[in-house]
Amino acid sequence: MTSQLTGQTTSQAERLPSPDQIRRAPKVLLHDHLDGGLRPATIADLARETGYDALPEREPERLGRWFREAADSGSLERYLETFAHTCAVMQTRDALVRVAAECAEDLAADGVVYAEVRYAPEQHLERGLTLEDVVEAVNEGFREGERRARAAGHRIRVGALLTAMRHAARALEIAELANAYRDSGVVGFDIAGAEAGYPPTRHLDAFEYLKRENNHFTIHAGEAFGLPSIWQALQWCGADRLGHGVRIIDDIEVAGDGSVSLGRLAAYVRDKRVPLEMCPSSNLQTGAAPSIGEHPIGLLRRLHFRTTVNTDNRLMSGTSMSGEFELLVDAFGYTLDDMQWFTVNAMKSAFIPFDERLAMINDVIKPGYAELKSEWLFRQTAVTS
Ligand SMILES: O=c1[nH]cnc2c1ncn2[C@@H]1O[C@H](CO)[C@@H](O)[C@H]1O
Ligand SMILES: [Zn+2]
Repeated sequence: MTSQLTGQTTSQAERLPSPDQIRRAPKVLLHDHLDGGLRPATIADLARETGYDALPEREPERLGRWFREAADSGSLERYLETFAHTCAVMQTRDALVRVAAECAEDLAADGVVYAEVRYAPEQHLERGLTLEDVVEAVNEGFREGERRARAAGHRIRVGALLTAMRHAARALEIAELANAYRDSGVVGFDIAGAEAGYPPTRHLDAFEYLKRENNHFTIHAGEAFGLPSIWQALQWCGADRLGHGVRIIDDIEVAGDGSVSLGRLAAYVRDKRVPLEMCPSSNLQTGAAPSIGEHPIGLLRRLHFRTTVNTDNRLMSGTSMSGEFELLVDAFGYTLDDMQWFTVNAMKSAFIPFDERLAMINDVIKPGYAELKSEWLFRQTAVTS
């Protein structure tokens, strides 16, 4: 790049953000599962404390590796089996408070300033907690984590999304729970779990209820199943955002000369600015994308879809927001401007009120990137004698 004013050149490599800059850059996370982000050492501790004896490994480093490898199967169904172990140790109030607090702390230490973290309350009832106990414990943990992060010099806000499992039949109940706690830390609703065979329209009653309540929801769609799933999520269920949505690529044609044509559904998604919660590493593990370099996010960003970058499951993918951005910077040569674009997209698509989103963009995100982008001006040059 050549500066118009000075004629100085900056090499491409200099313009790529370093891992340290990526970590310090303000980031916004819309798609992260609480039960997919535990610290391996915490799983081992909680298993010991609660008498859960079915963990495949006890030593934290080996346990972390086990999760990454077991999730690396190429199938969403097998990937989801690993959650039996994390959910098993998240059955008491104290365990939920601890896991949620550590989640907020870990995200904040990674430079995340705003996160929506999801979990399925119905998966935490095995030891007598009620749905309300679960939500209150997780909320307490998030508040504790925000406090600890602040004490460590980081600022983060965390909102919860309540997930209903698509193979089960509790979606309306969970939607009502999300609505009851909408002024107390829960910002929206989601459905997750195996996609093939469980279309989102099975849970229409829950979505219709939330629409009547003017509440917000996202739907996992277009990950393990293609366009019909995305179409149902949007046109039958009325989703505000798409969890993954990578298969929208099936409705986009790139010709030999590079010209692009969008089918009706892809055009709708782009025209309506439907947010896509992309999770690159997770998609490689479940087989939804062949490699980072070939991940649809590259094309979707070029075509100005409302694309966002997310972690999905930090434990199973051995990743973080910084980790996902590092992969994308390597694969696509993204700059701090690209990172800011993804981050502003995510903040615009969050489920908190408009004025708060705007303030996060103008008072936190843009100043954070401006600070990083100006660093080269103050770089010390070596003194030569
Ligand atoms: O990528 C995904 N696709 C679909 N379902 C998922 C994915 N990641 C996690 N879960 C499911 O969501 C539940 C609540 O957090 C998890 O227990 C897991 O079963
Ligand atoms: Zn997910």
